[in-house]
Amino acid sequence: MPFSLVNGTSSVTLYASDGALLSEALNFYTNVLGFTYHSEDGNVTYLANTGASMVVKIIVSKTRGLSSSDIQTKKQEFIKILNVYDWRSVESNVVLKTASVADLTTTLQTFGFPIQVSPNEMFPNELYTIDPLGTVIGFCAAKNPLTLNPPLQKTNRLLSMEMKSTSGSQTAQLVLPSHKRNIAVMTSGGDAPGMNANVRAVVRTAIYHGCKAFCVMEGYEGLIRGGPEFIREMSWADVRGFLSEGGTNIGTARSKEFRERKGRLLGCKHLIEAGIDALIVCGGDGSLTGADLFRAEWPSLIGELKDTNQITSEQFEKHKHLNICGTVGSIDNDMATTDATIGCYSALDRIVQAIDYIDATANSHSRAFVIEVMGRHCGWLALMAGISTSADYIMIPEKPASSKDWQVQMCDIVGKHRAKGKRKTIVIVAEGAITNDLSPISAEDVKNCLVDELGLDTRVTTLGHVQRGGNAVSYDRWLATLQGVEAVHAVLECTPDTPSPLIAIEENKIVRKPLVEAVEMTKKVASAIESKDFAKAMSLRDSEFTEHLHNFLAMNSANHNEPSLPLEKRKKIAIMNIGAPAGGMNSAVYAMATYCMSRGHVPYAIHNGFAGLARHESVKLIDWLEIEDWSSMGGSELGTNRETPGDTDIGMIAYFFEKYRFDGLIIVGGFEAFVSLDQLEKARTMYPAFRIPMVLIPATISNNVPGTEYSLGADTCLNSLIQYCDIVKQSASATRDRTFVVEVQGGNSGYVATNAALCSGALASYVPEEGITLPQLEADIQHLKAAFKADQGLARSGKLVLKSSNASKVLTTEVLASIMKQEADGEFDAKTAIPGHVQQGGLPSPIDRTRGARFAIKAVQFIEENCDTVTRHKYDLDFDVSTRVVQNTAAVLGVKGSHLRFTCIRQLFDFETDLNKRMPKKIHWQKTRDISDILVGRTRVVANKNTVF
Ligand SMILES: Nc1ncnc2c1ncn2[C@@H]1O[C@H](COP(=O)(O)OP(=O)(O)OP(=O)(O)O)[C@@H](O)[C@H]1O
Ligand SMILES: O=P(O)(O)OC[C@H]1O[C@](O)(CO)[C@@H](O)[C@@H]1O
Ligand SMILES: [Mg+2]
Repeated sequence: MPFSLVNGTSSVTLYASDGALLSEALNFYTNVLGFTYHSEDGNVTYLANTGASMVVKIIVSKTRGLSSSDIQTKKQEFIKILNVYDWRSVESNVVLKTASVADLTTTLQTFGFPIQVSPNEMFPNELYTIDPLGTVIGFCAAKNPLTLNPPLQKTNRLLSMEMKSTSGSQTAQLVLPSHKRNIAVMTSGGDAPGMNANVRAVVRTAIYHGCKAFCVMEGYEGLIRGGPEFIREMSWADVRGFLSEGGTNIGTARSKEFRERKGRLLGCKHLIEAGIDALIVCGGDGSLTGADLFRAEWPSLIGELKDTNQITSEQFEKHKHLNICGTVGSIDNDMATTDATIGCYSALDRIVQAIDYIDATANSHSRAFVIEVMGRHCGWLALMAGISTSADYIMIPEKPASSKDWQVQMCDIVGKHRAKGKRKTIVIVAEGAITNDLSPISAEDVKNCLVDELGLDTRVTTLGHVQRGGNAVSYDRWLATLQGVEAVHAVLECTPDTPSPLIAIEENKIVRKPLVEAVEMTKKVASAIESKDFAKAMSLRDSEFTEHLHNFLAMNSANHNEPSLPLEKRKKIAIMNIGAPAGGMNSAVYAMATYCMSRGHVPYAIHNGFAGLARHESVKLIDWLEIEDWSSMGGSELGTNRETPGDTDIGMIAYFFEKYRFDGLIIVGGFEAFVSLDQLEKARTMYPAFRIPMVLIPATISNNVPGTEYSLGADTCLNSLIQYCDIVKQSASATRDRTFVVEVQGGNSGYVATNAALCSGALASYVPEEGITLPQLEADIQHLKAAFKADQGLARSGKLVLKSSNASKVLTTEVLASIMKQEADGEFDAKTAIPGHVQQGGLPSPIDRTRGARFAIKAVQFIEENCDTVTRHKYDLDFDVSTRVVQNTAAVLGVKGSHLRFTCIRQLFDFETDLNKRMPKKIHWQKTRDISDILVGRTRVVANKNTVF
């Protein structure tokens, strides 16, 4: 049975205090575990396991080994500890990876060795035993314990080991397969916030899996230069602090030489010299095109190196196949087959923030501003900034303006907005904006037009590299981390026949896509634009891009042009906010209302929730000018509170619905909104006024609405929270020996705490779903102690622990900090930090603004599509409200994996909700929790029921 050591080394040394213990140990390793080879040199015995992937060296030593009686005591002690903790908590351990833990169970039982299955739910397939020398041996399952590629027998490397037998000296050739991978990561092209998080995740995941991690410094330039300075081995600690740092700490470049075969030949040689088996490239479309070419050319490159004797035959055999993987890092978001690239939302954040600033001065002077944003060949940043700031006009390469009359088209919209009373004008121009005859349109051209045609006092602002600067927003840290982990998994699972993957995201799901196809599709966009086939260029961008563009155009022409629906299809749609405020609520209302206007529907605002309606008939027609800047505003302009129809007066609510003859209702809100929708749906039997389509757009920082993995406001909350955590961590780092316990909101949902922990690199997070157990707390304190000790006050050692306010009633934030301080024995200090309602406030993030718009427009479309189904039967006496078709017309709109879906409230409320906890029954962020813990080296201890608070 082949084994490999988890920590990545290939040998382990054990001590036996006498010959009797040695023979027991030999019996264990040879007869039970199947180690076959052994030889001796005086007091030293060498054992090698099948395939010789690892060596056990047992030294008979009177001073170092435990005595038989000590071993007995230790065994009992370990058995006790291992009931609660896993091997990570035991100092003296050896952990072996094996393909079949199940087979081992039988073998160990047959030979009468104690067996303990893993108490750690994160590692259910682990098994432990104790060898005759008192060593805890952990076995963890691995698909391929030797992580070999190509297969074992082909790639055995010869490792000479001096071994002597008692009968005289002999030199043995011990054949050790390379059981671990050497995985390198690099960043290339323009830097993008989040690249550092990606590098951190790759390095730590690789090390976690027993591999060696390397960084190629300075992008492809580093490959061309080679050597240990440019292909540098990285340790776990080398990537500390990377999460919160902008740019890329390992350098990037735009390398001319790599575009030439000569440069790539050098790159190939240097990778082989460094022994790299797999390369993960984090870069934009250009970098990944380069990576794809490198992969395709690899056989010829390596062949040339062999033929010219630049590499040995062994090196040739071992590196025949380049295992390559792309994680897309670029602010441009121009790579096909992924919804987002690492860095694009951080750049969008910088742009949107700048435009928010400009809004104030533009309004004051009643000026026009032309903002030039980055994006050489892609209009994603300009488009999304346009939606986020409700800009008056955008210019993007995928939808070029007419060369003949772009001025007329732009001035028509801008002029109409001004005529309605708007004081400011914002036009966003992508760096690569063109007309349909491919001539560039510059910000200066746009300015001249606004001045000449409309007489507007106009200024140009070119945002430039500010857009790439600063640290990553929470989404980019999350995306980069999850993609880094997935990239390592992908290279570990790759065989020579697996197509090189690109790690992408679809809605909320990290997926692998073939790199070749992504590169091909991306190239086709450029050639479609070049050949003026703009429809094709649009169709090749991901479908979300097209959707956003249609939405922008519809919202932008709201109330100024003839509505797109015929009179008989136009509806009266009520809009309201319910629950606590959440970022994006206003953006959703703005989008909903303007989209309604563009279609010909009449949008009504219900102010101050159900209480406002029942008590004050708070219904108002929405006026375009009044909401024109809502996209950028935080809080809830409509007014929001937690009262449900049942809490107020459902009869009054039905009366007003009837009075205004609403044809549809859209609620933007959190769990109370969810409960409200349930109540209204149930009340359809009694009140025909509710026999209209009704949609809930989830909006709550707790992200606890069943039916969705994402609620508006969660991203805004995470951004302010991680900014807060970064600041607190910096303060803690400066004092060298301090940890902060940060209390976070989220009700009974651990989503915010989990994601903030992942994005801030907190050493531990406590959430209501798990509670806080004493063993876990103890393990975390030990972890903190060890981390402070390892830093020795020399490194940046600010440490965070995140606690959801509802994680424990007894162990409050204050109590936790006091316990930690007490247990730290003076090795570190512990303080509390409570951001409180800061987490709900602030301006909405671009993600919440753009998702708010997307969800809102989908919701209006849902009303349009479902109106007839339910409304036409409004006054039927025998109408059956319990049929599925009707039930489906009251739904929650949500992100589920890689899809956006409407799920009917009946299904969600009756089957998928834990009402007592106000939570979905199934949480979707467990994987994020596991990854967050693994990347900070946290040990998870399974809860003993009695110790849960
Ligand atoms: N066709 C290609 N063949 C070989 N190498 C390439 C190719 N295209 C790009 N590269 C390599 O990738 C590097 C980065 O590419 P590029 O400058 O286009 O940036 P990018 O990866 O698209 O990132 P961003 O657009 O975000 O700045 C180039 O400098 C070059 O070394
Ligand atoms: O920083 P550089 O090399 O001038 O490149 C600028 C380009 O890089 C990008 O920011 C992408 O990283 C483009 O949007 C922009 O055109
Ligand atoms: Mg690019």
